[in-house]
Amino acid sequence: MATPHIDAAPGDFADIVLMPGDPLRAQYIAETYLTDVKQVNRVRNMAGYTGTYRGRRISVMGHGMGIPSVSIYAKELITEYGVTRLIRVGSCGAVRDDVAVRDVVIGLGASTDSGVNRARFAGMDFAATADFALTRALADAADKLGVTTRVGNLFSADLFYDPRPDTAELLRRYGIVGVEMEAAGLYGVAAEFGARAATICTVSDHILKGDSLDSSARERSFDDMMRVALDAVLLDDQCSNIGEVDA
Ligand SMILES: O=P(O)(O)O[C@H]1O[C@H](CO)[C@@H](O)[C@H]1O
Ligand SMILES: O=c1cc[nH]c(=O)[nH]1
Repeated sequence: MATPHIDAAPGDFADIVLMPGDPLRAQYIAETYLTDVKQVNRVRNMAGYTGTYRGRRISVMGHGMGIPSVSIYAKELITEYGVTRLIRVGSCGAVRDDVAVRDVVIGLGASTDSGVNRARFAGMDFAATADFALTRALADAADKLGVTTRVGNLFSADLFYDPRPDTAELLRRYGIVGVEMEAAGLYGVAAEFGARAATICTVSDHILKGDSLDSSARERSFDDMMRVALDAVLLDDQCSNIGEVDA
């Protein structure tokens, strides 16, 4: 049952996993918001935990940086551990004038310069879209918590340090709400294997203005986003009636 990348036992993961890129952000979420926490993955230090949030069993695990990395973890969680819902809880860069550092954005879709979805979709363009109900749950949870969000198109970049001088301006003109490195791949994996996926990100940089948060802030300070994602799980359960409630 263990995979080359995850050494958890069968049943160690809940049916829903919150996934930050940073495994230390996963540890922060588990330690801050979950009770009865058990660490369920240690391979490559890609920490994974399962615990309880308001009576609901939830897992949280890092997925690393970039589409190849998230694709491995998401695929194995779905096909080997029975995970049916994945919510990426990430950081992203802003390009729009009306999106600032620490704003929260939700990825309805994800454009990309990666070729992975063409590889899996017979060379055609796959519209990488989030699960609608999970996305609505994120937006509704944010409204209830008073957290302002922008829901729109992310750009999942292969290169964090993009040498092309005009990319950010192009993305700005097309209304991209955040630049990150995984959502398009995550949505492709979810489509391929029949799972539901969504993405919420906190803006850590403004690419055109040069604003930037430090690594500690990216690890431990995105609490608005974390609370929204956790409450969205409960809202999504209410809509789909499939919650895993601890006895
Ligand atoms: O903070 P995370 O969730 O890792 O997300 C963003 O941060 C990393 C780059 O610094 C990439 O993984 C990007 O998608
Ligand atoms: O991929 C990312 C993540 C955070 N900030 C960026 O500029 N890009």
